[in-house]
Amino acid sequence: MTKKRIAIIGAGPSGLAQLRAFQSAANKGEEIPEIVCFEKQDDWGGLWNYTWRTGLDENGEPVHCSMYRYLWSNGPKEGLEFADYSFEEHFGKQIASYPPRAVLFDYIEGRVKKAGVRKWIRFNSPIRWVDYNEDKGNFTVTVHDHAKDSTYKEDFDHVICASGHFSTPNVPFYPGFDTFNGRVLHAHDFRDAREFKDKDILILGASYSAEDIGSQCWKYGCKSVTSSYRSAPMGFKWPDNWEEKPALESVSGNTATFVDGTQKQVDAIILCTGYKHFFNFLPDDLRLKTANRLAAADLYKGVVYVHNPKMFYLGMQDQWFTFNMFDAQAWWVRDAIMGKIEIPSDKDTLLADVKEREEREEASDDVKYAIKYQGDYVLELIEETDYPTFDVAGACQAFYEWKGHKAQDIMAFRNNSYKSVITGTMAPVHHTPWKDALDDSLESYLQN
Ligand SMILES: Cc1cc2nc3c(=O)[nH]c(=O)nc-3n(C[C@H](O)[C@H](O)[C@H](O)COP(=O)(O)OP(=O)(O)OC[C@H]3O[C@@H](n4cnc5c(N)ncnc54)[C@H](O)[C@@H]3O)c2cc1C
Repeated sequence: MTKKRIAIIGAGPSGLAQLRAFQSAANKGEEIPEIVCFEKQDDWGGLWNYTWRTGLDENGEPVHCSMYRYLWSNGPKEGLEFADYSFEEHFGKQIASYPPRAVLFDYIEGRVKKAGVRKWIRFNSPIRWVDYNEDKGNFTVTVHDHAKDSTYKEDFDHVICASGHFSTPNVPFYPGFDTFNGRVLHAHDFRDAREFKDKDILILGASYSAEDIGSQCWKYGCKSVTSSYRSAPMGFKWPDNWEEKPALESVSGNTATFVDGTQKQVDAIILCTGYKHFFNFLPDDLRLKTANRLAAADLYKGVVYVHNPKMFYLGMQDQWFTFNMFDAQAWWVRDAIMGKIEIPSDKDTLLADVKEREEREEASDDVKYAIKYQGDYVLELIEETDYPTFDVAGACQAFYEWKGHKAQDIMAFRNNSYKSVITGTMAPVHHTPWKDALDDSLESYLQN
């Protein structure tokens, strides 16, 4: 019998989790399908594969990276640690709870280097299109090989889409943007806070990007931050030269006018207005259409596309849990593909599962509820596979404490530390006053 062929789209943390899941089955002597992972960039790591570029990459593809030069982990690392590869195993010691970007990239890379899965990845290879062949019951994938500058097609039994959803910016327009006397940019194109030194900046948005990019600009010497919210202010204890305003109405020259009639002079506007789930390589019948929510639409168990259960999606949910949730999903998808987990054959059952998840999500808008909701989801999946079980409640606890620490001191919450739910070790305290953050290299961080 010929082996099944599996196409994985993307070698970010989700796609890499899928490679590691198959490799771990192979390690146990199981016969695994043939795996091909297509990655449009020239390296793995997804968003964590940092680039200074904005706009287009060296191949003329839209730049995928939305991270910035001095980005430090937003949540505690104790909430994302791989259950099969701890930070201590990777670094040879326990490290502080909020590492800089380069450290997390190194950690992600460490596991897949050890697993030896790079051979399964075709780099510089964006997927251009995917067709489902009703007659053959398989997929034809069209790929552009940038090394040869040519396009080819290959057939696969399953497609796993792990292309991420924080890369295509949602860019609103406000009257006056076209004549604004300063820079208007989306968070996707924000790279270096020092660009805004001595400037009055306006941040649109009230979520993580707004909070973190505003804080960075403040720490790196901007003159003032004004952040504008649509539904509710972020409500942290901001420094004196940070003011929260309601929604923006318009700009004229350098004057921003808000819906409450107040005005502010600003030099630059940073749109922290979120991202779109965007799959321009998928036809309507395979393309996920969902909002950024915990119960992503149309995904049975959060991973099986209900309109074609041979197609899977990873990491499409709003994310409290990240790397370990991608693992939980990847192990589950592996077992579904390898026939160890049965996907119900009738669509109504699949849809009922989605509906139940949506209703449960909608039952509360409390943050603690949302964290536990996602923790329960991770647990649900790992209980059905051989992914090493871990203290998910403990990881939730790290997130609750993180929330509390942010409420106490939004500018210094990264000075807190938490206990690893994998090794049980307490993280050392790493004081990250912002000036140190200028040197955020892996080497200097590990010396600390
Ligand atoms: C600014 C920012 C800060 C963040 N900070 C944190 C944090 O501190 N901690 C945390 O845990 N998470 C953080 N995240 C969340 C982040 O989403 C996850 O950590 C993780 O990167 C998601 O992994 P992914 O593999 O699903 O997607 P991605 O990382 O986006 O990777 C997707 C991959 O698919 C590839 N791809 C896309 N389209 C194609 C195509 N057509 N063909 C071939 N390849 C394709 C891309 O090149 C990319 O390599 C942050 C996100 C952002 C935007």
